[in-house]
This record gives sequence, C-alpha cells and structure tokens, in this order.
Amino acid sequence: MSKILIIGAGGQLGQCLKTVAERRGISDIVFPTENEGNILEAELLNALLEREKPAYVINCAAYTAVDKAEDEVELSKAVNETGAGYLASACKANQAILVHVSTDFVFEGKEVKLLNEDDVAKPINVYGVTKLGGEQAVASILDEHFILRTSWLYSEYANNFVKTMLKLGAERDELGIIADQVGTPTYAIDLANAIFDIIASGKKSYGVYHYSNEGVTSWYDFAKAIFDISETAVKVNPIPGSAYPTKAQRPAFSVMDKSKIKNEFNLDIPYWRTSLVACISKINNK
Ligand SMILES: NC(=O)C1=CN([C@@H]2O[C@H](COP(=O)(O)OP(=O)(O)OC[C@H]3O[C@@H](n4cnc5c(N)ncnc54)[C@H](OP(=O)(O)O)[C@@H]3O)[C@@H](O)[C@H]2O)C=CC1
Ligand SMILES: Cc1cn([C@H]2C[C@H](O)[C@@H](COP(=O)(O)OP(=O)(O)O[C@H]3O[C@@H](C)C(=O)[C@@H](O)[C@H]3O)O2)c(=O)[nH]c1=O
Repeated sequence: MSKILIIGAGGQLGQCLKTVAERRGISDIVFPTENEGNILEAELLNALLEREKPAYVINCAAYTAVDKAEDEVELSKAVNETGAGYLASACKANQAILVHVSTDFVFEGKEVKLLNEDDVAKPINVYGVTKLGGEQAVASILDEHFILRTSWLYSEYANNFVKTMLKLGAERDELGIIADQVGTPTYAIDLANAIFDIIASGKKSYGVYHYSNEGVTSWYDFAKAIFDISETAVKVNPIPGSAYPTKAQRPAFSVMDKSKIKNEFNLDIPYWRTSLVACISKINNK
C-alpha cells in the first residue's frame, strides 16, 4: 500500500488505525507524536510531509469535547478548522491525498430522515460549527480529499460513551439516559478498516462520504445494549433530553445514509450491535 501518515495518532481513531494497520500488515505508515505533528503549526506540518513524503495523510486530530467547546470556541476553531486548513495546504504542497474525518454533528437533526452527503449542514453547537468549518477549509484548499463523516465513535481506546457507561454501571444502581436522541454508533476499528479499504482501492473519487455502523438506535438503547452484553446489573431509565441539561445542544436525529461509500468502495458495514459485542469482548480481555 502507498505510504500513509497519521495526524492525531494518539487519539481514539489514531490508536484504532495503529491496531488495524498491524493486523493487516500495513507497514509503510508513520504515527508522529502530537509535538511532531501539531496541527496548529503550519510550517511544522509542511516540513513533516516534505520529510516523510506520504501518498496519503489521515487527519484524526480534533477538538472533540462537545460541551467544553461551548466555552473554548477559539481552541475548538483552531484545531478543527484552522488546523485542518493548514494540513490541507501541506498536503497540496507535497502532493498528498488527505483523508479528513468529520461528524454527524454538522447536521441540525430536527427532521426524521436519513441524511445523505448532499443534505444541508446546519450545526447546532460549537463543535459542529468548527467541524463544518474544517470540512469547508479542506475542500476549498485541496481537491484530492476524502471527507468521512462518522457518528458516535467508540472503541477499547481513549474516552467514549461505551467506556463511560461501563464505568458508571460499576459505580451506580440506576442511570437516566436520553432516549430522544437517535443516531448510529460506530466502532472506530470498523472505521479504521474502511479508511484502509478506501486507500487500498486507489480510487480517486474524492469528496464527502458518510460512514457509521449499520442500524439505528438512541443513546438509551445503546446504553441498554452495553449493559446487556457486558452483563452489568444496572437499572437504566429512558429520559428526555430536557431532563439531562448539557452546555451544548445535540442533534435529535442524525442517522446517515451510507449508500454512497458502500457503492463506491464496495464496503460491507457491520451492524452496530455486532460490533459492540466485539468491542466489549476486547475491553473485557484487556
Ligand atoms: N469521538 C466521537 O464520538 C466522534 C468523533 N468524530 C471525529 O472523528 C475524529 C477522531 O475522533 P476521536 O479519535 O474519537 O477523537 P479523540 O479526541 O480521541 O482524538 C483526537 C486527537 O487529536 C489530538 N489533538 C488535539 N489537538 C491537536 C493538535 N493541535 N495537533 C495534533 N493533535 C491534536 C488529541 O490530543 P489530546 O488528547 O492531547 O488533546 C487527540 O489525541 C475527529 O475528527 C472527530 O471529530 C466524529 C464522530 C464521532
Ligand atoms: C453520561 C451520560 C450521558 N447521557 C447523554 C448525553 C448525550 O446526549 C449522550 C452522549 O453523551 P457523550 O457526551 O458521551 O457523547 P457526545 O460527546 O455528545 O458524542 C458525540 O461526540 C462527538 C465528538 C461526535 O462527533 C458525535 O458523533 C458524538 O459521538 O448521552 C445521558 O443521557 N446520561 C448519562 O449519564
């Protein structure tokens, strides 16, 4: 496979890419540290790409603290938008193709309808606004880009909803979980495999693509499944979003249509509950 460089390698998706690269025997791949690949430093990125000469760059660096972003607007914008633009410029200067990861939170989510790549993005929180800004920066600077929007990422690595639930389930007898926000969880290992499949295809069909696991659920049903699969005895109560106030608003419905990515790259996407079983088994055997 062509040489690949990962930015934001220390995060959840970065660690999944590393695991999957090892499993698939992908060896021509570089995982710089955050200091070596700081997305806020344009010249550093350019020098890194000049030195490594990757054919593909995968951008996993992001500001992902959705509630905190409401107070840290500048930092969120710098990492998600300005930094993404710097990386796109470095790719342009060094003839690299950029795989940039984005989110379902670019959508307003007020309508119950499958979201496709042409639907209008209208984010309702700072994180979503800055991620949309990142998409626009990438697309305006570099033609050779794949923007992959994904949703509700979890894995055995870093912090995520599954690990939060397993922790809270061990500490408490009862939990209230929002039942009126609907979307699709995505096992970051599956996303990592899809990214390598896209690269391995060598196809140049650049643009925006939606990728999540198959199926639809709410945070409440997701939590129920986590406790069911992990055999954790905790009572889970479905609550409306209004009963769990958060700094950031979240889309009520953000299920994405994945037809485009499946057709273009011939992907077979796992059902969300099947992947959740695989992830919890990994967590338990760690
Ligand atoms: N997590 C989720 O539920 C979802 C994530 N996404 C998107 O998927 C992508 C991957 O997310 P995920 O892996 O979960 O996120 P993480 O927060 O786990 O990883 C992001 C990484 O970016 C790093 N980072 C922050 N600032 C910089 C910087 N200036 N230079 C280089 N690296 C930096 C972070 O380091 P540090 O920890 O030190 O800040 C962290 O290691 C992101 O684009 C995200 O927006 C999309 C949908 C859902
Ligand atoms: C801990 C907890 C959360 N919740 C709710 C709050 C929220 O609506 C939902 C998920 O909470 P989290 O804060 O874990 O997830 P959140 O950070 O909102 O997840 C989002 O992250 C960004 C990065 C994305 O790009 C999105 O796709 C999505 O994955 O669960 C409860 O209802 N009860 C609880 O006890």
